[in-house]
Amino acid sequence: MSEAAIQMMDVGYQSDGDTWLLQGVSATLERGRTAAVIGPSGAGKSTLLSLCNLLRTPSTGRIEVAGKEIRDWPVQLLRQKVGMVFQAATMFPGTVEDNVLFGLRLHNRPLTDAGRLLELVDLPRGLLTKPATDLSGGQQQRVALARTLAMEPDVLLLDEVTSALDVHAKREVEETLLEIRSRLNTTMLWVTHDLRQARRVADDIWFLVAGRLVEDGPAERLLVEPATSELRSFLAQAKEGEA
Ligand SMILES: Nc1ncnc2c1ncn2[C@@H]1O[C@H](COP(=O)(O)OP(=O)(O)OP(=O)(O)O)[C@@H](O)[C@H]1O
Repeated sequence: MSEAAIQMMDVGYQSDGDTWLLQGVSATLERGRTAAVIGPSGAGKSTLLSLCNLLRTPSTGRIEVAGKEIRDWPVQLLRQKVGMVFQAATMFPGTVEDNVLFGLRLHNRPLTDAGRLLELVDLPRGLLTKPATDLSGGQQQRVALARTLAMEPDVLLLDEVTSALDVHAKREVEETLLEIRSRLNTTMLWVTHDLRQARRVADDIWFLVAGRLVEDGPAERLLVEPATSELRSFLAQAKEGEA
């Protein structure tokens, strides 16, 4: 039987300024699947991601991770199980090795072989002793990914992780993520503006507009036969942009 890695039930989020940035979001992401979160700018995609590891707390509704409400998880453990990688990798001062092992040290967990983690993200071990800030953007994004993978997350929240990279580095980081997924069976919630990327990586699509989940379901259906006029016109506009 399939098992939900993330289940959202009627989730809403209200900002300090009282605006509802998300409303009535219900969706399920099964273990081992990847959902691409798509939608216009400002739709609430990043906000939705940030609720899943309690960077922000839902104002209404429930989110379950592995069957348990997120607020019932010890937050540090939740963030180890649900790792997040952002658009621009932030390197801490120090070497690549310091960066890869950062989370393990922070949580007093046994240190693993940082070189093996680098290899997992297709970087040579030789980089371990280099200052992390000397690396290229694509390399830094891989180090950020290795740092997150060190915590052995079951779920990866990916927020526009390739959008700051050039075309070549973008495809490489994307390929690396797909390899990791097939090796570790990682569940992924992947925000992307790039519809071609969504087509390549997604099992499911979650389509958000103005804080509401307008459509969700298997990518092969939604991207080919959208049920709503909103998704139809979003896909048509994206196609024009690609032409
Ligand atoms: N703390 C906040 N207080 C008020 N408004 C906020 C806050 N954080 C985000 N917003 C607004 O909430 C909306 C949703 O933002 P969010 O970044 O989640 O959208 P997004 O779909 O990820 O957008 P983009 O594709 O441009 O990254 C936007 O209108 C944004 O300006």
